[in-house]
Amino acid sequence: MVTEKSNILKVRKMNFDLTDDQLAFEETARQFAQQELAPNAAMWDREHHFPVDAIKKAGELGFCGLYAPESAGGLGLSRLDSSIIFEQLSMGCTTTTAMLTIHNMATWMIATWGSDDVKDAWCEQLVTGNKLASYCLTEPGAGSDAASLKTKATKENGGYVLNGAKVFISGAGSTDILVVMARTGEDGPKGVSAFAVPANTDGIEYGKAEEKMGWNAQPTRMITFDNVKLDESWLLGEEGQGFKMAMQGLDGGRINIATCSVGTAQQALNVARDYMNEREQFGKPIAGFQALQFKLADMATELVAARQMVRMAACKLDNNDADKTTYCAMAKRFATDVGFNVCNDALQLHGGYGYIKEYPLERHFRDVRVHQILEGTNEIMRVIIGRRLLADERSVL
Ligand SMILES: CC(C)(COP(=O)(O)OP(=O)(O)OC[C@H]1O[C@@H](n2cnc3c(N)ncnc32)[C@H](O)[C@@H]1OP(=O)(O)O)[C@@H](O)C(=O)NCCC(=O)NCCSC(=O)C1=CCCCC1
Repeated sequence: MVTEKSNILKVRKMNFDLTDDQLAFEETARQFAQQELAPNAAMWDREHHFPVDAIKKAGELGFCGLYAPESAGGLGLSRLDSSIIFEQLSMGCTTTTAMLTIHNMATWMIATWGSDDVKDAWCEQLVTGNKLASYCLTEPGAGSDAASLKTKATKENGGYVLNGAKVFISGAGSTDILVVMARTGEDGPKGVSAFAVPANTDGIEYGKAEEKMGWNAQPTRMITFDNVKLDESWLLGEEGQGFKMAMQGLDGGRINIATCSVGTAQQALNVARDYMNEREQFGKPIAGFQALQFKLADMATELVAARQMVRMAACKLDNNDADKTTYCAMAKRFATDVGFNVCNDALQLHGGYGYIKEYPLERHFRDVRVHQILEGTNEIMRVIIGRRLLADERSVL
């Protein structure tokens, strides 16, 4: 009996240790973040500067094509490996890392579904960070209800003509290629196709840079398409598959954004812990007050849970498990909420200093807030989880 039980335990043992390769990736990313991102993050935020040079340097380390396949020049890493790297990078600068994740998502879509012509023309430039990519799904009238998008690609002269508008596009005006979801057929998801469109094609216009609460180190603009002529070869995959491609891209994107929340929260927690040891009130460091110890304890506990959930979802995606979308939505919902709460608590632990710009807390707070909204609001994450749970309860049990 004893032997049987111990065998069961052995089979079920889970190992959460990182491999030697993962530890090496993590250390490379940590050094890059601390040397190239962290010293500049506050200035980039203040000056609304999009640090293209830093992104190119990240590209030299392979960070612009982390999970793009090796056949396209990418590192071909797993989503778990990529998440470990993005977490370290976001400890240096949330916004630059978020832009890197978006670029990785769009690059992966082009490398996975692009025609040979498109891949030959773009992949090498994208994985090295010499060229950057934006992801264009949201429209003025199609946010959460993405399948109602109206931007239209009409077949003409062996190609397509694109008309419509996209909003809230990260990097727009500064990136080189746009992954655009547009309608080529019937209403609803089945009529949507995806295209890789060079950003300087005639007929594309960029709106003003939106004034945002955070994410100031990357521009966000509206894009309008006025009779933009698309080459047939710019179609990704097959006509009518664009919605599914967009959603598959976002499964990974949601883990990435969740990771950016975890990394930022870890950074905020580190700063708060140091501050608690330094700051004295009532004759002793505030670290000595149990009420604040409890707050820090809760922050750390939630953060560890969020990190593990993100890594579990990344493994589900790597294994192509049937319930991967559910787990990606759960990880995005949970980790971005935890990220916001931890940054808010870290700010609170700093008292008045947390509220002034000389300290980094208010920037972390502003930057992670949007993670609860973009790449699908956390309410839509609940819709995805709930629907899938009800359709097949085995998917998460
Ligand atoms: C979940 C959702 C509300 C779903 O909608 P519906 O009910 O219309 O569609 P439904 O009936 O669920 O599905 C249609 C087909 O599609 C397949 N599929 C769905 N998910 C997936 C998936 N994950 N993988 C593969 N296939 C998928 C589905 O099976 C169905 O196909 P079938 O009929 O079975 O052949 C969807 O619209 C969504 O998610 N909104 C949030 C948008 C949203 O997230 N923006 C974010 C915009 S981007 C953004 O915010 C950024 C910010 C910063 C920069 C980067 C981008």
